[in-house]
Parts: sequence; C-alpha cells; structure tokens
Amino acid sequence: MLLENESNKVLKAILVGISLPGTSDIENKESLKELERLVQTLGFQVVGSTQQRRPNLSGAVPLGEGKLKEIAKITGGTGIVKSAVPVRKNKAKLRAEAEQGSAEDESEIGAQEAFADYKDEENNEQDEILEKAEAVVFDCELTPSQITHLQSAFGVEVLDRTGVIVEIFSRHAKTREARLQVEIAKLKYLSPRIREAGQSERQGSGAGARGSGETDVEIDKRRIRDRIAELRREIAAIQKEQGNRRAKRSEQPCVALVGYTNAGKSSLMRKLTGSEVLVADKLFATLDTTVRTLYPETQPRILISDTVGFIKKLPHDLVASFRSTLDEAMNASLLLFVVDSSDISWKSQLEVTQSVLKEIGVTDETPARLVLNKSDRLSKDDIQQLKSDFPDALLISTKNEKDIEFMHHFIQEFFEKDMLEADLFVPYNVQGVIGEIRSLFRVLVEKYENEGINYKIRGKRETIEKLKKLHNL
Ligand SMILES: Nc1nc2c(ncn2[C@@H]2O[C@H](COP(=O)(O)OP(=O)(O)OP(=O)(O)O)[C@@H](O)[C@H]2O)c(=O)[nH]1
Ligand SMILES: [Mg+2]
Repeated sequence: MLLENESNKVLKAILVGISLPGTSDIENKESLKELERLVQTLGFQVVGSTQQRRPNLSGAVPLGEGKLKEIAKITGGTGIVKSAVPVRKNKAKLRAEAEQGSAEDESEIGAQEAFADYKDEENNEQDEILEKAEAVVFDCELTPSQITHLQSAFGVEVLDRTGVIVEIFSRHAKTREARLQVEIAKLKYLSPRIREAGQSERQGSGAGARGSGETDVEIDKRRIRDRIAELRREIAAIQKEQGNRRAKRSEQPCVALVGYTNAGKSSLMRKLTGSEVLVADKLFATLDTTVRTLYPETQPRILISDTVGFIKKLPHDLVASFRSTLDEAMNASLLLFVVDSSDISWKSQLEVTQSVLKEIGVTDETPARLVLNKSDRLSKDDIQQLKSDFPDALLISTKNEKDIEFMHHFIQEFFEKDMLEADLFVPYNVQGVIGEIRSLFRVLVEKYENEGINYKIRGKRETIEKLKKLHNL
C-alpha cells in the first residue's frame, strides 16, 4: 500500500490539510501537526505542509486547480488529472470540440471537469516547502479514485490519513490478536482500492478483456471476504480463551487507563505496576491491552490495564476491530482518563476518547476520573488554572515519584471505601476456596478451629455475598 523503501532512505513527504466549513484554523493546524507525527512514525521526513479551504471533499480531486498545480511543482508531476474512467462530456461540449477540432485526450480530465463543482478559493495557507517531495499525504479520508487521480497529477505516492493510521497499526501490532484485527482493517481498507485497479485495467484493455477483468476483481474480492471470515474465526477462538481468563479475574478490582495516543498511559502503567510495558514517544505505541497488578501489592490485589490510544478521525473499522481489546476497559470498576495536559488540544482529545468509548459500549455509569498528566511541562500559572477549573482531576507527572505514590493511594482508597469487614467460617470439607479468599479479600484474621477455618476478612460486600452463596458458607 505504501511506498516501498528499499534503500532505507528517508522519504520526503508534504502534508495537505483540507479545511472544511465549520472547522477552525487552530483545529486544522493541530490536526496537521498530528498528521506530521503520524507520518514521521512511518519513517517519512516531512518537508512542508499546505492547507486549503474547500466547501467539501467531493470531486475528482478535493483540491482547487491552482493548489493542485502548486503541489505538482514540488513533486515534479504534471498537475494534470488523468482519469481511469473516461469523462462524460455533454453534447454541446463535444460539438464545440468537434468544431474546433480540439477534442482532448479522453484519458485526461481537464480543469473544467475536475473542478467543476466549485471555484478555486484563495490559496489561503502556504508554508514554505523547499524540498522536492516523494509522497503527498492528505489529512482526510480520500476515496480510492481520488487517490488514483491525485497520483496521476503528482507523479508520486498519495496517502490519506486513514491509510497512514492503518499502516502504523499494522507495523505496531505485536500480539496475535492485534495482528489479526489489524489485518482485517487493512483488508477492508484495501478492498475498494482493488476494485478500482480492476476497473482501470478493464477500461484500458478494451471490450475483449472486459469479462475476464471483471472475474479477476470478483475473485480478488471473494478471496478477501474468505480471508476476513477466516481471521474472524481465529479471533473468536482467541477471545473465547481470553473470556475465560477474564471471567476468572472479573471479581478482582480493576482500573483501566484510557486516553489519547501519547498521553502517557503506558508510562503511568509502568510506574504503578513496576512492569516493563513499552513506553515510546511515538503514536500508537501500545496496541494491546496489558493487565498487571498494582505494585507495591495491595490486599486484595488491584489490576491495572493499559489500553490502545485513540486519535482524531480514527478509521471506523479500526475502532470496531479493537472493541475486544477494549473489553478490559468495559469491565473495569474505575476508568482513568489520562490526558497530556501540556497539549493545547487535550480537551478535544478527551472528547474523542469519550466518544469512541461510548461507541464501543462503555457506559457513563462506570466511575471515571480525569488524570491531567505531564504537569512537569506546565507553568505555575497553568497548574493553578487547571486546579481551579478541574478540582476533581488528578494532576500528575509520571516523572514525579510523589505523584505516583499519590496515584497508588488514590486507587487503593477508591476500592477501600466500598469494602467492609466480615466473618467467614470455612469448614475443612469445603474445597478450593482458600485461594479465592486470599486473592479477593484482605485477610485480617485466619484461625484454624476443630471443624474448619475462621476468617475475618475485608472486601467488597457483593463479592463476599457471591462467595458465600457459591460455596454455601
Ligand atoms: N514530560 C513528560 N513526559 C511524559 C510524561 N508521561 C509520559 N511522558 C512521555 O510521553 C510519551 C508517550 O508516553 P506513553 O506512556 O508511551 O504514552 P501512551 O499513552 O501509552 O501512548 P500510546 O501507547 O501511543 O497510546 C513518552 O515519550 C513518555 O516518556 C510526563 O508526565 N511528563
Ligand atoms: Mg501506550
């Protein structure tokens, strides 16, 4: 899908942002900055960026003619959109062309057709682009045919935001389940593009090849469908196994760290659990949920789970495919929304996280707290402001040991407040319950009597009642 980078040479890319009505300049700039980080994560060097206001994303290309030519100059392309599908011309136009004897090449879309829907607006944003670019990346989702058209005009690879995100996911997926999920998303992304390629071949090869071209496309599509079905079956088997493990853990207190990519979830996870989960200053470092025990250990033990990060304009298929990965978050007793409070866009990033979680079925009923992370990057004034605006939030830096202790304490207290003390008598003939008692409750007293063991425990009321009922205690 992406440029093959055989010589390991760093490829240069320029970014294009399309500003649609209703979006602010700041939002669009932030979004482009984020795209820059995404593109860098893939190993490109960004040599410039440009934006254009458009009424919508439709048309053969979502750019004005002037902008198209301007970018083509940087990529060394012709700036002319070649069409895979011949352009329909109205009769008047054909007549006019016949009269002038200037019927243009059917495979080229002239400026009139390509930009028929709208007039080119002023080229309202032009940053310096000094170097020749080898790829053009759009900060929006393009249709497969728009990508084909743009590539013909620029003469270099054209990527869209969705394609970039899918590729990053594909490179970062580590566990078997994440790999399978990403493969489904990638196949779904590629599938319409295969159809387009088939169509253009068909167009080019005349009437005789039409039937076979069509069959090839059908075959490719069927293969993709079959492969997706196979992947789904494999995922279902893995999930069944995970479901069993999760059911075993379901009574244990669990906290899920959720939030935007790069907010510091894995860093917090590391510090809270003493584990070695991956922390990296790149987008989508974590793609799988990891569950570890809060350390120093509490009694009962508290589980912390680190989850995949979110991003704006996250492709829909990816959200759907990571639903199962986020099951941990759905089952948690406490959600910690981690944000990078030093990022000016943190509020909109939080909104994205909340809306994606809602989309996958995490209800508002799960207790949640806001964690304003990276406070070490804030000025004293910013800190004061945040404290007064968000008095309930936890303002921390994962780099500060005191803040980690504070988080540890906060989590412990959260579960402690729902706990009560209870007496429990376990006759010696009741098997397999001692381990459960030790993992689910804090054992205050354990006294061996003639008939069995007398416990004084501390734990959650519902969990105590459930255990009593299960074992007839
Ligand atoms: N200055 C500062 N940097 C931090 C802090 N917490 C995390 N970071 C840095 O932020 C970057 C991202 O951290 P991660 O913990 O990998 O972020 P994440 O939320 O797990 O990101 P994804 O896995 O992509 O969703 C890393 O470079 C961390 O070192 C903090 O409190 N202060
Ligand atoms: Mg992470």
